[in-house]
Amino acid sequence: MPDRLILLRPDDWHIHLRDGAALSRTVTDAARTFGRAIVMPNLVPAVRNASEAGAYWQRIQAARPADSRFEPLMTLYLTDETSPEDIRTAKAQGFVHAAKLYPAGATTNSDAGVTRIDNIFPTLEAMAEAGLPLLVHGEVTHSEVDVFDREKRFIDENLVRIIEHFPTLKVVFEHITTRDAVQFVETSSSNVGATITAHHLLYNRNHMLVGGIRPHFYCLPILKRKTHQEALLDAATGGNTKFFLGTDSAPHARHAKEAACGCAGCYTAYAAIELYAEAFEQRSALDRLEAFASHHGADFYGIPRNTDHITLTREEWTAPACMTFGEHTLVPLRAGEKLRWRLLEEKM
Ligand SMILES: NC(=O)N[C@@H](CC(=O)O)C(=O)O
Ligand SMILES: [Zn+2]
Ligand SMILES: [Zn+2]
Repeated sequence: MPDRLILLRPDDWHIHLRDGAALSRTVTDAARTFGRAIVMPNLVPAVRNASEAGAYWQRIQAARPADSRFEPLMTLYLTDETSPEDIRTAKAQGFVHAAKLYPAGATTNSDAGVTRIDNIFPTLEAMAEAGLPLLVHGEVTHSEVDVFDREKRFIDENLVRIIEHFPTLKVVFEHITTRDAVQFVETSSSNVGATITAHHLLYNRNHMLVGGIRPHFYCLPILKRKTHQEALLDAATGGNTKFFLGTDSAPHARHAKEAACGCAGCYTAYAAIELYAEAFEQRSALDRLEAFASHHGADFYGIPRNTDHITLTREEWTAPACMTFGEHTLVPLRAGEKLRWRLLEEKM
């Protein structure tokens, strides 16, 4: 087992940076590791068009540490009203790299999302033509469907149909959590990829529910049983270029998580690559981490890989118990517990 890992600088293909005072926390944490990040558009109000994405891009740029070259890659939030023209305008700007499908009601700030997939078919057509990838939060929202089955049902009811209708559309199945999703991506065309979070690789629903309910493990899609966790580990460490890093780091203030009706989302950006290294080490697959973290995503999106490097050392440290988050407090995943890898200075 190596004690030191030098990796081409990774990118995060799925992150929530939030807005306002939160940006100094989230952007600083992401920029320490990642060259670029696909920035989720689920603000309130949502980022629905090129001009809103441009304004958000500027707020993120302004929150970067002084010497940072971190580059936010912006996305649009699809609604029933998003037009093909919105897509063409966004693509022409250059800083919009994808559009995100949130089924209405599926997750945090998804109320403005799409109510029926058919409503956005003309928009998806325009995305396929423009070469703008579709990012999907893949869960159905029908109240009768068990929360643990919602990803599988989304594949069967929606994803299969989208992919059949638009074979040239690039689709990223975000934060996959099941064996079903892994198999679906593996057997689909090369236009279909998936992001996998560190928390879905490291944890399963027992970690969230046995011995007391732990709100900081609550995210969507919800952690599944161990067999699904194993399938995700197989996928991430297996070398298949369709799977790549997307933290889904999704901060909520402590009071919003530790509540009778707590928000969904785990904060991992402060130690993202360190957590992934742990997961890969469990599978004796540290030699596969660089491709998953730094090659596959850029290649899928068709943008150049980074050229500088980061260094990880095997060195135990303790995660902070809490962090400043605007005027609030944030409890990160692993708060107060040990981490096995530490990020060192960058190497040009
Ligand atoms: N993953 C989560 O549990 N929450 C995300 C939304 C999302 O990615 O679904 C958030 O914005 O808080
Ligand atoms: Zn999501
Ligand atoms: Zn997310």
